[in-house]
Amino acid sequence: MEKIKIALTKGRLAEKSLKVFEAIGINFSAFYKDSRKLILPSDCGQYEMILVKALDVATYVENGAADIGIAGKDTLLEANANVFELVDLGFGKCRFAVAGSPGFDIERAVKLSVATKYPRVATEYFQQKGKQVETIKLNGSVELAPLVGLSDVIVDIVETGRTLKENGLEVLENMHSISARLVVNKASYKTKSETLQPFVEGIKQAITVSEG
Ligand SMILES: Nc1ncnc2c1ncn2[C@@H]1O[C@H](COP(=O)(O)OP(=O)(O)OP(=O)(O)O)[C@@H](O)[C@H]1O
Ligand SMILES: O=P(O)(O)OC[C@H]1O[C@H](OP(=O)(O)OP(=O)(O)O)[C@H](O)[C@@H]1O
Repeated sequence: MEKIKIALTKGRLAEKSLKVFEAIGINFSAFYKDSRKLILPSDCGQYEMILVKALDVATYVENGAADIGIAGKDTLLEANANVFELVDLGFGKCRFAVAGSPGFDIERAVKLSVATKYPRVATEYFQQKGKQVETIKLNGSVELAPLVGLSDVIVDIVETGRTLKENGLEVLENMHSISARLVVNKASYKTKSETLQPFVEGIKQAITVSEG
């Protein structure tokens, strides 16, 4: 029996990821929300779930420390990891946006400063527009930066828009849309194809059924 390691996050994507696995008969009844355990076996014993930070899923999968992972497209773009991105899971939907004070004119700023958790994504976005920017890496509460003069604008995730609204900011430009993706280590996909190919096909079908 080929052992398969799955990297997941404890955060927003966990519950729906577990539902997807349940739909193809893989259950992790040892998992509960407040547990501090980082490695959990599946009930059948063939799978093992490892719990990592959202931005680290791609790193574990790229290096083969996990065979499979579920991660937001935001983190995959930022990590630029060399993995197979095989299924758009259709949940965890949100988008990247440039945001700032209402009416802020991005074009007029000579050297735009951009606070973000995603410096690679922000730099590439503005580079493609031929705009030079200085990125300031933050780890959370990104909306604060333009309010206290740390940056001109932010590049961040917008879901409902509530955080921007409650802080008097608005979307200045919409960027990519984001959703959760199933990623697979390139070597594992070949060496463990007997298990991984049906696994991926099963997930694709489960997604189609739940969408239909
Ligand atoms: N409103 C949202 N804010 C942030 N991420 C969201 C939102 N809606 C969906 N997502 C997706 O959920 C993923 C995981 O989010 P989660 O909150 O678990 O991670 P995180 O905030 O980066 O982690 P942590 O809070 O542990 O630092 C994101 O990478 C993104 O793809
Ligand atoms: O459009 P909304 O529905 O308001 O969601 C977007 C907010 O949620 C995320 O923050 P998170 O809750 O992860 O907090 P942090 O980045 O400050 O850790 C994101 O960075 C935005 O701040």
